[in-house]
Amino acid sequence: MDYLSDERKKSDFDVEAMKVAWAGSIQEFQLSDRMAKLVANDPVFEKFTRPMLGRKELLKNTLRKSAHAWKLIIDLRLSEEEAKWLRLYVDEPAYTDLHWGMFIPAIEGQGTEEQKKKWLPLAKKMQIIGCYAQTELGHGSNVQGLETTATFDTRTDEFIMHSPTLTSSKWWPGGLGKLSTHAVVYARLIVGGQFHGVHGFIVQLRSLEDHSPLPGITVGDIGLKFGNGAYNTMDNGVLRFDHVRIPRNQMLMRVSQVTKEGKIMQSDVPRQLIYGTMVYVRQTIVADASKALSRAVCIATRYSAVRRQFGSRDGGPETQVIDYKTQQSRLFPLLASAYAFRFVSEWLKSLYLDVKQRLEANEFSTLPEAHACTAGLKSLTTTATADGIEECRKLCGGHGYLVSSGLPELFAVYIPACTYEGDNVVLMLQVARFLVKTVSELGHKKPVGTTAYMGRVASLMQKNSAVQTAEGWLNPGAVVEAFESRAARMAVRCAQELAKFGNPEEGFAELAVDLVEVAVSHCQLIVVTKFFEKLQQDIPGKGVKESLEVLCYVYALFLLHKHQGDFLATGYLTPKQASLANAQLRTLYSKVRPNAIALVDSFSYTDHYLGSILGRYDGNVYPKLYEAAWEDPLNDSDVIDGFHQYVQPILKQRLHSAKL
Ligand SMILES: CC/C=C\C/C=C\C/C=C\C/C=C\CC/C=C/C(=O)SCCNC(=O)CCNC(=O)[C@H](O)C(C)(C)COP(=O)(O)OP(=O)(O)OC[C@H]1O[C@@H](n2cnc3c(N)ncnc32)[C@H](O)[C@@H]1OP(=O)(O)O
Ligand SMILES: Cc1cc2nc3c(=O)[nH]c(=O)nc-3n(C[C@H](O)[C@H](O)[C@H](O)COP(=O)(O)OP(=O)(O)OC[C@H]3O[C@@H](n4cnc5c(N)ncnc54)[C@H](O)[C@@H]3O)c2cc1C
Repeated sequence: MDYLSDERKKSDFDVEAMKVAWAGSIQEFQLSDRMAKLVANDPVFEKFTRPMLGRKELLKNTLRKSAHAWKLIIDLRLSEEEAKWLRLYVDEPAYTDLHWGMFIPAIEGQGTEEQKKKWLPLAKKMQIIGCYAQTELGHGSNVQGLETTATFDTRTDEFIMHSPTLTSSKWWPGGLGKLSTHAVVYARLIVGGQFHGVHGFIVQLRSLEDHSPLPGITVGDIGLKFGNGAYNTMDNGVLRFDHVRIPRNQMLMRVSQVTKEGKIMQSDVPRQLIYGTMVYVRQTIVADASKALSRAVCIATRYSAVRRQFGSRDGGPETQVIDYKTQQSRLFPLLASAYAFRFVSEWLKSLYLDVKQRLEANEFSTLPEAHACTAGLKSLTTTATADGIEECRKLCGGHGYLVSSGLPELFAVYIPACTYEGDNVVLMLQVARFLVKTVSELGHKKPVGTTAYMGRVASLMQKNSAVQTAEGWLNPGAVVEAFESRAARMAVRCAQELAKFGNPEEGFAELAVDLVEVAVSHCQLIVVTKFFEKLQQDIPGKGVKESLEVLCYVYALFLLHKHQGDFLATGYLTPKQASLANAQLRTLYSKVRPNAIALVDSFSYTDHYLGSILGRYDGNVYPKLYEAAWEDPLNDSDVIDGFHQYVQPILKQRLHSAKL
């Protein structure tokens, strides 16, 4: 029985066409759908019991699933793209994420042709397993502060990898703790007693025969992390080197080369390319944000349509909680954000692929913008998603706190995304640097790409919003101009404040809070703009474009309402115009309401991937929650183990004293 069928009948757009719009193309949809079903129908990938497993059992279970996934990839001859989707739907963080997601990309981006030829075939056949060992106990954000050393020995033509202090121990790399045979290790290059910056080195850590650590290497897991199950399926590790020797040709040498004689040769490639793997991964993390947020929103939306509280006067049905305006004002902006992040990630991927192509052709001019966009959007979308998942838990009331809702584990797995691949504040400060530089160059350099609006700064500083009615806000030009003006005015004001400091670095440190706000406003502008640009494309299917338009305005006007202080303080909006935007937002929520279930169905998630009783496709929540309670191991017996030993004596003592 489909308890949500009435809801599904209310929608006025073609859900199948929306699924294609969400996926990006019919081919992407079919590919993803095939992989989702393959995983959902395979009992090896069951995951409901995961949060109850002890650490060793949990990790072994993950290894079993990863091995099964690899067997499917080989047996079914899946392409790299299909394999990516398969791993995504298995939905269990594993050492393979870092092997495919960072170790291989690091070699691809920073290795020479010769190095790629040697290492990539081994890695791609999984004859070696690699991780990305950058962060240390003492330093993560400050990459130039890393302490591990790679000292060149001209006599033997080798680097000596060494961990000189406790704080130089590598700490956090996923897959390092128990599984990796190799790592790309970031270390201080020392040649002839001189420091030549931090570089990546391929280092073998474990024997390919018996997996034991090689001489001079101490390696292990760093211990339990937040939540049950969750990211504990990953062996984040600690690693120390005691004068470990590796051949010279294991330094990744696309950026700088060290010759046999100990000479440093710089190629034309900028040193920032050493950070290139992070640009790649940050871009994938934006896509992951839309997936994680859409999962949480799918659960909260379906459950909000099933759940009823209050409102019955004559014994009739109570009100579905999704009909409360307060519920809509918390849920629908998250639904809109999931779509907004999906489309901005699509754009970011194309930007990244363009930059990658240019880098391969030794053209580096667009790297700074790619860095700013990936860093800023990673920060913006992961912060909003982590907060959004927690909001979805609250939207599900008490039942959202049950592990069987799927939300606690999703939250626990997701929140480190605000920290890994760059702490979100540190990344926004990078965007701020880029923006301050753009403003300072306005006189002699035309801003392009995502900062092109800065070229119109004079008019953006003068012109105020012309919106007169709530309907006036349903105009892409009016909305985009509001976000452009706010971002430009905040950036210029901050640049003026910075100019008052004699030492720019001192000014940057003092104004850091304001600078982060400037960076956030710039990134929100990008997301809003890219959503409107998506709507310019041909989007087939009855009512699909119209529904997306509604979501686009919800996303933009929700942000405008939330940050109205900025819009008012910069003088672009009057309080009346801000309140008209809020009135329009209420109207938009009423338009989303009948389509809400169809909009989350369009994510096309299987019940397996959602992993939530509250978010079941059929809405059959209560019987399934009730059944699941009885499957808890505590309910294996009526009298719990430990009762006779620890509880009964207390009860007996009470009986005894009552008699007295
Ligand atoms: C649940 C998941 C399941 C499945 C997912 C599947 C696949 C996805 C794969 C992986 C994701 C999953 C798990 C995550 C694993 C996590 C891994 C990690 O965390 S790895 C470690 C990441 N570490 C960081 O991000 C460190 C952050 N710090 C930095 O990036 C830098 O140190 C910082 C930029 C902050 C400062 O650098 P520094 O050189 O000291 O400073 P400066 O500001 O002077 O910069 C110099 C110069 O360089 C420019 N620049 C900086 N970074 C970059 C870059 N990345 N690219 C290009 N350019 C860069 C900077 O703008 C400046 O330029 P100018 O001199 O001003 O021109
Ligand atoms: C689950 C998980 C997986 C990870 N996987 C890997 C991996 O595979 N490989 C790897 O190498 N690393 C990995 N990491 C490490 C991760 O990249 C770092 O933790 C991250 O870059 C943050 O660095 P940090 O821990 O040094 O934080 P810190 O920089 O110490 O941050 C602490 C606080 O200081 C603030 N702060 C720091 N610098 C500044 C500044 N300049 N201005 C203002 N505020 C500042 C931050 O905002 C934060 O609030 C992983 C981490 C986690 C949690």
